Amino acid sequence: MIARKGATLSSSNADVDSEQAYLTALYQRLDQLREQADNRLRGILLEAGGTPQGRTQREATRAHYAEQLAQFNSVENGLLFGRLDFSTAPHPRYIGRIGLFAEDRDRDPLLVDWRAPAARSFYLATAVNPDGVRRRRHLRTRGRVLTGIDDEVLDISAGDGTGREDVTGEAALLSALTANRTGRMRDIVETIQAEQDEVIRSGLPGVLVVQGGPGTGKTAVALHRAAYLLYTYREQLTRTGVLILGPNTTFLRYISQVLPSLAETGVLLATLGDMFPGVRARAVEPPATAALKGSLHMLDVLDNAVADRQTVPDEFVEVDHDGYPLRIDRAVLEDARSAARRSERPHNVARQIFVTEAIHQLSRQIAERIGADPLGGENLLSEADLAETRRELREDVDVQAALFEFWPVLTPRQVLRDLLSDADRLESAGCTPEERALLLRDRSAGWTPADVPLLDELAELLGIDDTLKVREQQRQRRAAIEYAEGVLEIVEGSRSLDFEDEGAEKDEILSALDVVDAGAFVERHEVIDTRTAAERAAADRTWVFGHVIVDEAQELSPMAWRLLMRRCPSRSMTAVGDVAQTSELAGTTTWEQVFEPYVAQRWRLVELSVNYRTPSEVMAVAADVLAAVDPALRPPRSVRSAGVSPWARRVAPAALAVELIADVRKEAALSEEGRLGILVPESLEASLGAELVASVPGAAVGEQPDLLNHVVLMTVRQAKGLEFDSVLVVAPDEIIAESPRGLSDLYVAVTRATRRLGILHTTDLPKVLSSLA
Ligand SMILES: Nc1ncnc2c1ncn2[C@@H]1O[C@H](COP(=O)(O)OP(=O)(O)OP(=O)(O)O)[C@@H](O)[C@H]1O
Repeated sequence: MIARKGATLSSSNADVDSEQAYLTALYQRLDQLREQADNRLRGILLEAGGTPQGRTQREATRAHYAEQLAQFNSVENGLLFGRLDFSTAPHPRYIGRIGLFAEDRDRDPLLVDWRAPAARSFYLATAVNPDGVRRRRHLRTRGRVLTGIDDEVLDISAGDGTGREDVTGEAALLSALTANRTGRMRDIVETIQAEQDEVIRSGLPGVLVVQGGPGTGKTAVALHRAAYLLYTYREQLTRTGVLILGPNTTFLRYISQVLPSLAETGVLLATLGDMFPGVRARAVEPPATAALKGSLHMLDVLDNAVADRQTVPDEFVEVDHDGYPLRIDRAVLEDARSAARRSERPHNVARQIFVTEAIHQLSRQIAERIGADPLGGENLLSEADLAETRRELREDVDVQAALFEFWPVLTPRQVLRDLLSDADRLESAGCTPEERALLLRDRSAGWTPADVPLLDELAELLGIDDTLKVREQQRQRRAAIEYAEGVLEIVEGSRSLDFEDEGAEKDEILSALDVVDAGAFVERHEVIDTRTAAERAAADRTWVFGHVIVDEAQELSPMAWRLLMRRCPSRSMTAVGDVAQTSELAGTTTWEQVFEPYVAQRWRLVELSVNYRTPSEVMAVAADVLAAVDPALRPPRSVRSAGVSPWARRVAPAALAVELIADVRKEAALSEEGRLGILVPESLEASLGAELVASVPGAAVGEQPDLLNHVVLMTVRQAKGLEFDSVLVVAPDEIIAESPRGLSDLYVAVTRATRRLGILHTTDLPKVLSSLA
């Protein structure tokens, strides 16, 4: 455990001056590069016209410089943070957020990107395995000013020998860990620890599972891994994109600054509720309903629900065709339906087969009526007549409408909405009365995150009838060409005036129509897609990502994993989570269960064992809760103590709000700059939230509380992945009672604190917290 600054040595004034000079020179170089990128960007924005290829090239160059500029701006803070001195090499190596090279011809490295192999010893070198490093120096800066230097001498004979072997950069680490929380996660690039570094720099292919207790840095590692992968496999991943899936939008906001501070922006951060384009699923539903929707049983239910939309009449329907009644028999439609189903194509695609087959049979029916030889010979209609009959049937709106009714074109939203709001449909799809009671809801209900994998599954079952899409694209292109022809005619029409003015020979002067026809004109003006891969991926359900990172991965249901696996057929994935913290009923408690079906044994498990967030005093309390979740599980080891004991206080139920507010005031006064989290059972959220807001102005409560506030009240579910300097857990017995995974929820709740933990209870303390009695 870190208790003091270990092997940190004080630095001389001369060191400070020379490091400041180096820092200043680095910023000068950064300014120079920024100016160059800015000038090039301006130049490109002034250019216009050119060939389509030229414009595409120009757009790529523009995007390149815009990205460079954004990158230079984003590293303005903390550009430089480390220096390595080697036993044998004469020159030090400086480590920072990005790589910078000197302007000279040799392009000497001035600053090494933390992700480059040359920077790795900064994170791995220890006194026992110094890897040639004599001294590791952490440089602290504020803006462009050097504010501190922490040195670690790795040559044992030269140091005082008090440094810890399992922690690198003790002083810098301790200062990061004890700093006040801000409501936004910070990057850890200056103090990545060896076990974390191994995960971050793991290769791109395959499934990597990172299991770690609370506070072991799983989220931090996941984000730094994204930055590392984008740096190392830039070309591949810029094209295909990286997805980071987080548990909820509050969490995404909490982590939103980390990648930009690492100069990486091209990553799609999303929740499960965002994974179906056009739907932002934010509605809430009972955990048991979400659990049922997340189970693989829904595959059969959805399959049946789609099949139920492929109907036939009791006996027949009659439509008017060409002035005659046309009878469409049940048998005709049954045959057509069987043929379409046999094709095993998605519903909307198989519809073509259904229609073709039905029309084929109906055309024979008509042929028999009008082409029958009165003398009993062969039918008098030729093949051409039959083809014409089929064409007429196909174009007949009444026939179309009848066939549409029996095999309609369907959308995922329509099928799911109809299914979930209709008890008969649910029953017919194979749901038991208990399941129906859980699933049935109003037609107007909003989408929930657990609906999204169902919508995605339905999109697969329904498919898209490309013929309609292609027809629409062709129609749009024809319309564009017609428009372009109009434009060119106007150009052509206005030309004669110029000729007359100039007195020139008409034929000798090129007109717009001589150099470009309408088709080329359209091509030239087709919009170049300037969106990043992440932006395009967000709008495209079928986008295939180059890498997918899942945080709080233990919470995802089997149906959600199916969706993710579809987005990542290469199975290049990182899943980080903790099976002891699972609170969703459809979540998992073993990683085998999740990955075996997709990659069999071919996944790697790495465990993180050190808790950077929660001090040892708090972790001792959490350990008892964990033992009750599963006696086989061991909590991660805290890297530090806070010197503050957790406490518990019993209050009368009627006085809970008043007592809570008194504690909030006390805690807030203890750490004015820090953040206080109040974690409550769902049943008390609304009432305590209202009382709190009335007494503590500015406190954040509700569906998506703003974490930048100093006081935030939320449920444990909302607090997943978050942390606060100080945490008050209210009514732990109710937190336990509210869910079959209540003990895991309590474990999550007590491990959110970086410094202080208090428990307010209205009944006897639950046994798992008896150490606080
Ligand atoms: N190497 C490190 N240097 C500095 N801070 C670190 C380091 N590793 C982790 N931390 C900090 O520890 C805290 C916990 O990290 P993080 O939220 O990533 O943990 P986690 O494993 O995802 O936790 P949980 O399972 O509870 O969500 C964060 O404040 C993070 O910045």
